[in-house]
Amino acid sequence: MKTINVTCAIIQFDDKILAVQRSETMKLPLKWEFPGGKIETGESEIDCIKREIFEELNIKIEVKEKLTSVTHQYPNFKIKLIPFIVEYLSGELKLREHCGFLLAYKNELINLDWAEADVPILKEFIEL
Ligand SMILES: Nc1nc2c([nH]c(=O)n2[C@@H]2O[C@H](COP(=O)(O)OP(=O)(O)OP(=O)(O)O)[C@@H](O)[C@H]2O)c(=O)[nH]1
Repeated sequence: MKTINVTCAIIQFDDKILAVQRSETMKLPLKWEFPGGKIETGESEIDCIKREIFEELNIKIEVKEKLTSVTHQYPNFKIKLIPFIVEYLSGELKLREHCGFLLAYKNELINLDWAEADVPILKEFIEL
């Protein structure tokens, strides 16, 4: 099965982190995730995460650090999830695709119902 390359962003707003909830009509309905999306042909990982965050959330970010990528097999598809720690730069947050969001302290994030591929990323981030 083909692996889909997906970037995602752990966005820091001061000392809080943004988590977003997938809507009922998306794949993995109502799961929590870090915003992001699929890398387009010829696009760099950094360009992808900046584009996706602007498209989904209407904000500009600065990329700070890359964490360890996770390859995960879901029942119907396989993804390589490439995480970045980023900082909010500018713009008014608008949810264009997701049904909800939460700004939480690092240690509160683990209590959400995350997409499975995100769990190792979350653990790495919490231990930083
Ligand atoms: N953006 C994002 N996607 C994730 C995360 N974790 C995770 O398993 N995914 C999966 O990776 C894929 C990302 O694709 P996407 O968000 O661009 O596209 P989608 O499936 O909503 O749209 P599509 O219906 O056009 O395929 C989704 O299938 C999503 O379920 C995450 O933290 N962020």
